[in-house]
Amino acid sequence: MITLEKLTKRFGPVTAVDGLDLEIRPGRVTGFLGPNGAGKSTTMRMILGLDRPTSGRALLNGRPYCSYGKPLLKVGSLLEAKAVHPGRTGRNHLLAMARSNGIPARRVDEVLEAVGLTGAARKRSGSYSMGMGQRLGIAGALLGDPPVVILDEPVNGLDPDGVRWIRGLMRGLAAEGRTVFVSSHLLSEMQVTADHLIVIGRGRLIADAPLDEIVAGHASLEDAYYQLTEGTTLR
Ligand SMILES: Nc1ncnc2c1ncn2[C@@H]1O[C@H](COP(=O)(O)OP(=O)(O)OP(=O)(O)O)[C@@H](O)[C@H]1O
Repeated sequence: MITLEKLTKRFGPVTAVDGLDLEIRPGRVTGFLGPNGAGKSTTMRMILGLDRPTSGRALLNGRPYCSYGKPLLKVGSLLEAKAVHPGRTGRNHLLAMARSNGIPARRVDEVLEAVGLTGAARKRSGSYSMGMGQRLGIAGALLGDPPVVILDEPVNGLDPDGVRWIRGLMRGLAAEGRTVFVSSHLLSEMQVTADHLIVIGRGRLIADAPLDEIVAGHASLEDAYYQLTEGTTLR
């Protein structure tokens, strides 16, 4: 469960996130939608302790990220700009992450297998294609077998097989009772993956409802989305 309490972030004159009050529940895929600059990444960064809220708070199972000694066991994440040392092999990158959170090395091999990177595990990550880099990022997110998974634009750079694979992965994680929170601009993909949607615009909540409810009365999620976000596009 992720709880946002009046979560707010200002960057100088820009209010990137404006008083979000939300619960993102386990057992379903929650899609996070909004135009460019709406505040999605900033919200995710605050949940993950990477940006400090100006006011309000973000909680993971009732506690802030920073209160966990081994956070990878509580939340796994893939953010857009994932920093991986290009000279390190994929396996060594994951081993370093695992070590810092007391996770055994055998789990590294398990997640490499789960994301289909076993064959490339001992290659430098700098030589990976974009899709392989995304898979490595997902492996890192799964490393601690966390109850909460946060993915920022996970299908970026993936081929159709990869897109389908991520869809199945997210559905599977939710079916296991985990909280899956995913941002995407690919509305057709969200329409077939998400159970629930949160839509924001200019940092403010626009909608928080089941997918079916949001799409009802519209030809598609795309149509519903345009109507919901009209007038809130890039400032
Ligand atoms: N470090 C920063 N310094 C100043 N402004 C920032 C910073 N990070 C984000 N912003 C601003 O905050 C607002 C929200 O940005 P954010 O990246 O969270 O939006 P987003 O919904 O993730 O957008 P996109 O869909 O384009 O990824 C934007 O106006 C952005 O320019």
